[in-house]
Amino acid sequence: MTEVALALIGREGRWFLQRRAGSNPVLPGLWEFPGGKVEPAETPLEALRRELLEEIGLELEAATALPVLEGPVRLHPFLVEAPGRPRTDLAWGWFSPGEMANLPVPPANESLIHRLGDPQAGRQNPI
Ligand SMILES: Nc1nc2c([nH]c(=O)n2[C@H]2C[C@H](O)[C@@H](COP(=O)(O)OP(=O)(O)OP(=O)(O)O)O2)c(=O)[nH]1
Repeated sequence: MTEVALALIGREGRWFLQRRAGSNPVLPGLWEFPGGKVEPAETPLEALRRELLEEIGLELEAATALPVLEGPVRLHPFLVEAPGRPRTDLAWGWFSPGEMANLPVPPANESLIHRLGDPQAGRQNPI
């Protein structure tokens, strides 16, 4: 089973998403959370730290693991604190859960996004 670590980076009720390249054979053009595959020698958190630096140039300062999502791949989402401005060649932005509802996203992300829109969710009271 492919294990994937994802970063949910929240700032003032909005969340960072980037758009996968249209040329990517996997989920082309869909708006995703940054992250990627966990290498055999890594924990999901170690993979997330590596991917955040590689993909958007941010240092992971704190992370809270959320429940694992089982699907075609196993997703390990984390609520992440990573200060600074993300740098990526992909299209990106900060989106509210309501705005995310209008974006094409990976099917496995729908339930995550739904939970982000819960009034209980947020920095003070994470998911
Ligand atoms: N990064 C990311 N991947 C997601 C999300 N939702 C989702 O189902 N996935 C899936 C798509 C892929 O099957 C897998 C991640 O693969 P990837 O191609 O982005 O991983 P990677 O950066 O390690 O890529 P590579 O080394 O193989 O090029 O997880 C998401 O929000 N973000």
